[in-house]
Amino acid sequence: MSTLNNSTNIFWQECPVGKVERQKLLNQKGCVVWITGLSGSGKSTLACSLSRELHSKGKLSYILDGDNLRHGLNKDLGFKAEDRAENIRRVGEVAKLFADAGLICIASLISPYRKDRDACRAMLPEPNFIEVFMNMPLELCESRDAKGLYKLARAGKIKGFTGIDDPYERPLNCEIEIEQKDGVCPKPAALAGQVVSYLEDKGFLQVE
Ligand SMILES: Nc1ncnc2c1ncn2[C@@H]1O[C@H](COP(=O)(O)OS(=O)(=O)O)[C@@H](OP(=O)(O)O)[C@H]1O
Ligand SMILES: Nc1ncnc2c1ncn2[C@@H]1O[C@H](COP(=O)(O)OP(=O)(O)O)[C@@H](O)[C@H]1O
Repeated sequence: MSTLNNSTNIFWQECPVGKVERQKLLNQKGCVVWITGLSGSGKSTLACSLSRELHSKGKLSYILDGDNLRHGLNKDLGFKAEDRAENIRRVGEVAKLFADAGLICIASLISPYRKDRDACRAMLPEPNFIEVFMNMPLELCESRDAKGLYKLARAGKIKGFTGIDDPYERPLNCEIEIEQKDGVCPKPAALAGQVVSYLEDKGFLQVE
């Protein structure tokens, strides 16, 4: 039985230190960089490179990686559409808390359904959700097959694998789209630089 929306008689507790004060302390603005794409498209690699680059600039970030969260917070969830939706909802809520804490929260999950990603976007003020689409061809992701999961999916040993026998809905209006250039995927550091430039341009890396 679902326990969602079952809380009654609850009140919002205001806290003495607010988001603006935390942002001043950190000299940055909290936001969510949401990296979506197929397994093997380079989400975790970009997340790590971005986090490292931000750290070297004195900016505080934290990575919420789908694979890692499925070892703890989301270990009760599988890969049916409802489970993926709940996975994304929970991570969206956690990401919102990190952004409220003033951090640059980097969420890297396949997040294959548009409506689930859009629901996370709707949790934040519009500019604070930055959707990054790893638009890599399935053939490239499959050829990488870092974990051997595509091979298992092709052999029918994993059912419902994204891109093979489960859907991936491409973003329609993402803030950043990462693509191959002349058939080559740019280096992770270059991709991280692209995202950092976006954050700088939008004023997330300083407080006036
Ligand atoms: N059926 C199926 N489909 C897709 N992926 C699968 C599946 N089973 C296991 N895995 C592994 O789980 C990782 C994806 O977890 P996510 O939490 O990001 O998925 S989702 O957003 O809920 O769709 C994914 O990690 P990444 O390769 O980093 O994307 C896979 O390693
Ligand atoms: N920009 C890149 N250029 C070359 N190889 C990459 C790049 N990004 C990721 N890879 C490689 O692709 C594989 C999958 O990357 P990963 O970040 O684990 O993808 P995902 O998190 O989307 O599953 C890894 O072996 C990684 O080294």
